[in-house]
Amino acid sequence: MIIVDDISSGYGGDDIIRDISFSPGDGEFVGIIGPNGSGKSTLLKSIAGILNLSCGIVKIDELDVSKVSPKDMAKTLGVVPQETAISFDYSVFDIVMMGRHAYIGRFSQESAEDIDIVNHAIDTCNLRHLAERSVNEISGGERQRVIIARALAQQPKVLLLDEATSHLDINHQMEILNLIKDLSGVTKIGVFHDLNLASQYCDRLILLNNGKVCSSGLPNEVITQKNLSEFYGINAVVAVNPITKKPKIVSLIESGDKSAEKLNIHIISGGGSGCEIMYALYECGHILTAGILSIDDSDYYAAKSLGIDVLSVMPFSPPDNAMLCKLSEIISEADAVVIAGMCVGDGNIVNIDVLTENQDIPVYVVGEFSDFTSGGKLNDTLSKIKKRIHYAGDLSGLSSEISGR
Ligand SMILES: Nc1ncnc2c1ncn2[C@@H]1O[C@H](COP(=O)(O)OP(=O)(O)OP(=O)(O)O)[C@@H](O)[C@H]1O
Repeated sequence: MIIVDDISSGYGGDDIIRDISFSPGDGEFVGIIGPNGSGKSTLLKSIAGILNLSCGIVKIDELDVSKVSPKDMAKTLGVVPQETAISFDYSVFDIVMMGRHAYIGRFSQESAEDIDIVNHAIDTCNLRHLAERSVNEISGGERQRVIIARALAQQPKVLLLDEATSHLDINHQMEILNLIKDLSGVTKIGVFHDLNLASQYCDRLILLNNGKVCSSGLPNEVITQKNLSEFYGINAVVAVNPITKKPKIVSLIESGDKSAEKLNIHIISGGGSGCEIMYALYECGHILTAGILSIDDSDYYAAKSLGIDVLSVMPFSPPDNAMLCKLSEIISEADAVVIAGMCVGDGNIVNIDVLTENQDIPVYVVGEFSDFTSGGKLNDTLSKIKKRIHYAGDLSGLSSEISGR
């Protein structure tokens, strides 16, 4: 078990990282993220004992890392740096065998067990075909896999990875990260620049800024729109990966007309029909609401990603009276309602029915209605409010049309 307890350290007597504490569970994968120069590599070097601590302590299984002999350290901690220069003409096999040096006596030969462990690390990192090749005759990405294999051959309790997969193509990146994630009993602490990879692979994240922890927790607690804006200075949406349910960053291209009057607009949509509408109106700074949507609807995820208030129900559950009253209340306070023309199905009949009670609200329909699944009921409902429908043109003009400009 590794404990990082209130450590500060830096270079030339100046602290770069300050007051950092965390204690990953055994086998956990912790990601260190943060903008350039925030102190991620300095933190990793401090944990590895490469930099002296000005205060605090790092303990692995109760042992103070700063007091452990290099040999014991090599059995405890594996480090995969960002880049490794290897000046001699060693073979891939020899480099991976270097991971066993702490286990091999000074005047002894490697044992059959050492050779097995090295071969296993070579196979795990998909290097079998390169095992006899000189490390100076392989690509940068392949060399990085060799360094990862060397660290695995150490059989460490803790593995420190400094942007360890940044040289790898997407296929090898995922292969290596999958393998690292699944190393049971090994605690992994890795620096990531790619926040989507960090989110996907890490159990917990620590966000550094100016050498201090500014956020830590589960990926969805750390990768938030607020943190991205505050610490990375980016305008991005944090969506949810539909398969892993982990946060996924979608950067936004700022294109909306920010000069538009800010209006309260309610969006009725479903099945992904509202995503682009929400984004177009969000970009113009309008205050949006959406629903009623099922919580497994892709429009629900899109609205949540943009921080839009959504009225929602469980899948296949019709809204109750309280929910319909809430919708009516929101619509009565809205400056406009936008209906995604492609929203299909019975689900939206109740939403559109509520419009008939709010006769003064302008309604904008984007695109043509497709009333495939409701047997014409949707069109019947729409006919009751038809006088107020504006068939808005393309999305770029939607905000201006609603604003009456
Ligand atoms: N050897 C050094 N001597 C003095 N200052 C250093 C040294 N290495 C890094 N620094 C400084 O420490 C600060 C943190 O650097 P560090 O490399 O830890 O940040 P980082 O978050 O890993 O950055 P990046 O994302 O760019 O890799 C920076 O201001 C950097 O200039």
